[in-house]
Amino acid sequence: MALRPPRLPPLPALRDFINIYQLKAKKQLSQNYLMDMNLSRKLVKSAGHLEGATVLEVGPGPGGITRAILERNCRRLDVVEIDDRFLPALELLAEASVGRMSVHNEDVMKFDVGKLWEEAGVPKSEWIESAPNLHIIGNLPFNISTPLIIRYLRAMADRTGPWSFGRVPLTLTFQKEVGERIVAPIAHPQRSRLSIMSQFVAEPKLLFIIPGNCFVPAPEVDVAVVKFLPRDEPLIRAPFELVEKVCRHLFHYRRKFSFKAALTLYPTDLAEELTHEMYRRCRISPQTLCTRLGMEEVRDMCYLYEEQCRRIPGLFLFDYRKPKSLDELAAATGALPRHYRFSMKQLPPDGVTLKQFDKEAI
Ligand SMILES: C[S@@+](CC[C@H](N)C(=O)[O-])C[C@H]1O[C@@H](n2cnc3c(N)ncnc32)[C@H](O)[C@@H]1O
Repeated sequence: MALRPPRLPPLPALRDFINIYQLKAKKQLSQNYLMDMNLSRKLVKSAGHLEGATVLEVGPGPGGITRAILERNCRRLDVVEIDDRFLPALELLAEASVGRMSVHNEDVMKFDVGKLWEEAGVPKSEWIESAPNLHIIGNLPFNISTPLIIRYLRAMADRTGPWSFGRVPLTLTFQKEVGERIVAPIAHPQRSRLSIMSQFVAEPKLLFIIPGNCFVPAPEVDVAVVKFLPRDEPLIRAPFELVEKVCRHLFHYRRKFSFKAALTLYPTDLAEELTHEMYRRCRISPQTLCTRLGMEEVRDMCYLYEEQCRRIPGLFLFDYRKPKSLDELAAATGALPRHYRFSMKQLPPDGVTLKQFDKEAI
């Protein structure tokens, strides 16, 4: 028989919380409170089944989403909030949660979720089909949403931190435009580096849009709720930072041929030769715009670039904005890309298409 969610003891209404504790929003911390409990409940419901779950909430603020999470009978809730003005209000919720909720007055960009769950004895699951009963949820501050999702995607790709516990889903908010970028398919006007970085590691879904005027104070933009389910196997089996570097360069010029952008991956004297090698061996037309590059094409470019980086020590560290000689870079730490950990991958000989090769390898 399903357990009924424990009712929270009577609490002051969210609006009263804000008045009692004088929680005037701070612009520099991107504080926009979601005041409509129905929307907070909808967001939390869209994260999935929370009964008995272990949940981490990012940026609880006055605690609207926090209440909605507690109502769903989770087993454990940790909230990470940087602004200590919210602590008394959050401690009141923690008390009402009867030992289920803990408050961490920290910067989520530095917060080690893996260590927290490790110390709490949270059980780990194999990296298998179904998701474990662990969730990360948050109405993110706009100013950190992109760096935070990149940090989380990197950990997801490496199966470290929270993702050493299994395929933990993320349900987070973004400015609508950023949310659209995350899920943009090939040829979509919003297709960007973030689309590839998100989609190669996870299956992101834009679940719904919350109009800006539902927040207090209302931001100038609408807000997208995006759920990321980690993929069973990433679509590009290469180190995250290598994929990130290739994407950063490819999406450098949105309106010019991607070939021109790819040239910036290499020192001037090698650029033409190595970029031609990339486009020839990956069978991509040099006239392709970056927004028209599909996941398989970007994957092949990453594999080819990885091969070039192993062949030409120092290339991986090359940065056209502060060029140093390859000899100098080859002697530095991290001169070669890390090896991808989760599957065996060999490189095809020249002449064999990377696409064919990868299909066979899978
Ligand atoms: C958009 S508000 C959302 C507040 C609340 N969750 C809601 O939906 O009403 C973002 C919250 O994140 C907090 N925050 C901002 N930067 C943070 C950081 N680096 N680490 C942890 N919390 C942060 C803000 O103080 C604020 O409470």
